[in-house]
Amino acid sequence: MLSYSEWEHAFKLDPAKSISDEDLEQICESGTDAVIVGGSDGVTLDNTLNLLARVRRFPVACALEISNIEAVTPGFDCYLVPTVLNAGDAQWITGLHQKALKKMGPALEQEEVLAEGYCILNPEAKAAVLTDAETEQTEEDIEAYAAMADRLFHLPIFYIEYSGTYGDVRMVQEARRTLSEARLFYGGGIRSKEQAAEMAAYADTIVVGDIVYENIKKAVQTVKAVRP
Ligand SMILES: CC(C)=CCC/C(C)=C/CC/C(C)=C/CC/C(C)=C/CC/C(C)=C/CC/C(C)=C/CC/C(C)=C/COP(=O)(O)OP(=O)(O)O
Ligand SMILES: O=P(O)(O)OC[C@@H](O)CO
Ligand SMILES: [Mg+2]
Repeated sequence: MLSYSEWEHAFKLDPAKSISDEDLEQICESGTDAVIVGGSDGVTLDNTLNLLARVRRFPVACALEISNIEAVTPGFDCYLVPTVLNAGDAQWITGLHQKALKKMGPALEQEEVLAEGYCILNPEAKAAVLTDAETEQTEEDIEAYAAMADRLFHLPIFYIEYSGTYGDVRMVQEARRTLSEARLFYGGGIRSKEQAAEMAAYADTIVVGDIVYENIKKAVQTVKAVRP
């Protein structure tokens, strides 16, 4: 199973949304590098465990992207911890993280835990509303956020997030030019193989979410952008 640093394509499945066994099989056997389990609301321990058990029937890497600590459970290959670098409310940058580590700090030694420096750029994304993200950013702003993630905080992942809408490729290009160590994740509105290929030309990892629930055939085709 591939480590996060080798992922080129990942599907993000939301435990709060339903997916049939047939569609889940197509996703897990699509050739994707990983299934990320996560969502911004409605994520519970029950629906997380349920999805984990269903994904585990397939030999694909499975990561939990933590959005609330009640839903954290052992059994994932790794844990992705978002910190929203452009959040207006500091609890989403370090506040909840400090509280979580008071509770589950020792697990840091036992599990693979990776921080993701998010920059959320779609003002209508639920995650943007939740975190009061400052979504109006220029290319120069993105350059500075990428440098902050990469060379100041040494985060393993810098994530350009347009969740729900297809983003501006110039922002992804700017981040690509800036990063030297951090992996560049792009997610948001990828609904075709062509869009997947456009973002994959600059991002290390493209993340495909909503289209899984809208058009399974198109979702599966996005894998071809990185593995023709
Ligand atoms: C086994 C075990 C005990 C392991 C624990 C390992 C460990 C020690 C982990 C570290 C603990 C830690 C520091 C946890 C952090 C806790 C926490 C709650 C952090 C806040 C995370 C955060 C910033 C959430 C904000 C929302 C967000 C960025 C979510 C990411 C996913 C996302 C963007 C989903 C897409 O949402 P959206 O499209 O907007 O909405 P839809 O759901 O409609 O698609
Ligand atoms: O759901 P979409 O818009 O594909 O975005 C994927 C992912 O970046 C969401 O966190
Ligand atoms: Mg979404």
